[in-house]
Amino acid sequence: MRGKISIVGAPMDLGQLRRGVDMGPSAIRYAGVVERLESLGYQVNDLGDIEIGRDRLTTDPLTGLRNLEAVVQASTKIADKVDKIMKEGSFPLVLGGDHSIAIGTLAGISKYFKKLGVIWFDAHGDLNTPETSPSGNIHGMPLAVSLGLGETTLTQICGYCPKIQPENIVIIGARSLDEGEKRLIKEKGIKVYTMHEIDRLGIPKVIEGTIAYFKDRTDGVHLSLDLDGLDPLYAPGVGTPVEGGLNYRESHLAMEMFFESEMITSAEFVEVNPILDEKNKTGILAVGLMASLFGESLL
Ligand SMILES: NC(=[NH2+])NCCC[C@H](N)C(=O)O
Ligand SMILES: [Mn+2]
Ligand SMILES: [Mn+2]
Repeated sequence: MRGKISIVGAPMDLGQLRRGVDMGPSAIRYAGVVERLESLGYQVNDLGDIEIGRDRLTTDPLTGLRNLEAVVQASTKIADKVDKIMKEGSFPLVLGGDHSIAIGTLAGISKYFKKLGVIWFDAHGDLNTPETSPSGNIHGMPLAVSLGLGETTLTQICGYCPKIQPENIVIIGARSLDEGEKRLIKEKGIKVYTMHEIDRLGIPKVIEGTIAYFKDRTDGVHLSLDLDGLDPLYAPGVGTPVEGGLNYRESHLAMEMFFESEMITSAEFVEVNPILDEKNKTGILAVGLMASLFGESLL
């Protein structure tokens, strides 16, 4: 027996405008996540879904943020659930849902670590604040929120702030950063492997570099994997696809290397939208990536 994994679904679609991403957790379960991880020798406990408000399409008059109240409520529920899982000594595996769920996940996890590292595997930086956001969509903000930047009701979830430090973040796969996000990255000195660096170095060096970077500075590492980090060729079922992403094997190799590092202490897989997908290709891919992260080997 390898250890305990607790799965929780966050059927969240309030952080952006495209419908269907709330069905992400179902699509991932349908692709057999529980059976696949059990077959690797884990004790897998599927805790079901968190209840997310259905009250959509409000825009906060002050900040222009969409569905702010509902996202705050949902994030608090996600944080409480993840907190319980941590307390039980189980590995929290959160299924999204749009990327705004990371606000809740990090709020629930980070109090268990003095220096939590975060791998942000994504085409985007998700570092917008209400001032810099081109869209008002909260799924473009969770990393900034976790740094304590932006709307106070979001940054203060669980009553403490910030959840993480800028020097404990590594972004992998970025290729669509807004101007305000680029400024913030430079200002805070956040480590980013854009697709440019990934092309030049190759994924093995990038992941080795990430692991080495975290080795002495963190006491736990959360993997926040947005499926749009992969090329849309492999992950078509996402709401904000960007050309020129990681391919199938590069992404799996990254997961295999993270497993070998024994560094990852929690994870979430987000932005799976079965309505935009091709026969659940993206849901199936997500499960394959999870299997690699938890030690499935090719031989
Ligand atoms: N988690 C994501 N897919 N985020 C996409 C964000 C897109 C854009 N940067 C925005 O702020 O709206
Ligand atoms: Mn993204
Ligand atoms: Mn994202």
